Amino acid sequence: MSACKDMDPRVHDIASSIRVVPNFPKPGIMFQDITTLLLNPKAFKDAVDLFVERYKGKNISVVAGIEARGFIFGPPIALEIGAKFVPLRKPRKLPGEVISEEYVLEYGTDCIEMHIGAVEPGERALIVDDLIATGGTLCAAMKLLERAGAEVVECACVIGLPELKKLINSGCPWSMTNRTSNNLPEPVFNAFVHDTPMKEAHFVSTEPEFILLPKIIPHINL
Ligand SMILES: O=P(O)(O)OC[C@H]1O[C@H](OP(=O)(O)OP(=O)(O)O)[C@H](O)[C@@H]1O
Ligand SMILES: Nc1ncnc2[nH]cnc12
Repeated sequence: MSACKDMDPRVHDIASSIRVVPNFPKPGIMFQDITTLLLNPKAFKDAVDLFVERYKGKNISVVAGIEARGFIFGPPIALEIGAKFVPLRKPRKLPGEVISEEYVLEYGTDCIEMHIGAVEPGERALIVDDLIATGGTLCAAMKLLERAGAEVVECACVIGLPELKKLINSGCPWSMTNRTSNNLPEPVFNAFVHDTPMKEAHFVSTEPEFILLPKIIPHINL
């Protein structure tokens, strides 16, 4: 699959700077390794700039980054758009009082936490991570922000696994509807998870090598 023909030309270099490591961390997983993108300062800056261009002037006061890789892309975006950065951390990492949100993994559950008071009710928030696979992590992050009274404007990821796009009209509990944006060249998707709108997940990478991750999305039968 080639990138969308109207796609920003920077996207190709960003996507090709991401190394795909087969069978990591376990057999069957095609791991999208963004550390190679970080070795390419132009591609890294382009990735940040794409988000900055999208979110600057949108009255966003909070960028919430998801541990660990959302901590790489979130802070430079926050600085450029004039927002504060709020880390959403794995359990027992934050020293202050926290609110927590559990989410389902392939086996068992995981949890992310945010400091109480880091976000004020009514603030407009952007959630940043490197990648959306099943969307469980982003959904938990959205719930955390919304419980704190923030308005989640969008979720922004560098990589959207194309498997998610195959879920369009799949009829399974996960569904995702394609949505054409009038003012953006990049593909923008509206994701619905178990019928809960996920707002917009902004994907700037649509590379073809990604393969289905049946172990991560076990209930999908494509
Ligand atoms: O859409 P999902 O199925 O929820 O998966 C996406 C999440 O998985 C990865 O993080 P991981 O949980 O591996 O944590 P790490 O970055 O700390 O290794 C990735 O960075 C996302 O945060
Ligand atoms: N394929 C993948 N590559 C990197 N991080 C991931 N998190 C979940 N699936 C992933």
